[in-house]
Amino acid sequence: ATEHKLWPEIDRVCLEQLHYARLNLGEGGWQLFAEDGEMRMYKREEEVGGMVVDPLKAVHIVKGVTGHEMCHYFFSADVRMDWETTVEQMTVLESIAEDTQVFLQIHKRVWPAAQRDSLFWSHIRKVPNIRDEDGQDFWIVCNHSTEHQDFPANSGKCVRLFLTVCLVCQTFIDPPKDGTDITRDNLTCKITYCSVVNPGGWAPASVLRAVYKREYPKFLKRFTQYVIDQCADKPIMF
Ligand SMILES: Cc1cccc(-c2n[nH]cc2-c2ccc(F)c(-c3ccc(S(=O)(=O)CCO)cc3)c2)n1
Repeated sequence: ATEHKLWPEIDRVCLEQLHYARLNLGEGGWQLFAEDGEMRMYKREEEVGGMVVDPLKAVHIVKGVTGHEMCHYFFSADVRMDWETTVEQMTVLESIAEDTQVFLQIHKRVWPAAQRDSLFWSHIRKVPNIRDEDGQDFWIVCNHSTEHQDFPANSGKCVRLFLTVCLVCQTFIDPPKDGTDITRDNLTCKITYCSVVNPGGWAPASVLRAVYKREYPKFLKRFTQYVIDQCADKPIMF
């Protein structure tokens, strides 16, 4: 996708998001708002122009899958509706390359706000040469709002929201002591999910914050369990 007009933005946003995801939660006023086993969800309460844009950062540790597998299923348009319950309709507007697509998504309405749609490019890549401790290479999927001439913002019944989302994964392998082949029991995947969503138009802060508090933990649990189930009987994708 390196020759496409979006490429400079895709490259910049992906590397910015990878850096942002790897920042630890010490600084920046993050408040823990949900915990479930190894999953921890943090948010910062921020408003832009009176609209809630609360940045979210979730960290999770999942056994038995690789970061490549986690990112593969998050990126894949074919399976999105199997796990993404907040989307009513999803269209791939453009397949820029194997690793880059443009999506239009109509999200389920969050009463009493108007229905939202999102139009974003989605890019998947392996990031070589940056490793934490004894981990494998990072895999990242980045979703970032963009424009499309055939689907101008706010031209239909939906309010166009603006999002930047990244899923950053790193695989840790604890090889079998007896030198046999690596199995899924030897795999641990560390996940960081970051999202900033601007609702693009007025929506009641209390309702949005309640939806986010309820929906994000469900979303990450559901998605990670979906990947575990899909991979269980398949060869490992390193
Ligand atoms: C998971 C979640 C958390 C908080 C709210 C909701 C929700 N309920 N009804 C509508 C939405 C909704 C509103 C706006 C959004 F941008 C997304 C949204 C969520 C995730 C992503 S993604 O990029 O992580 C996965 C692709 O859909 C994009 C948009 C979802 N869903």
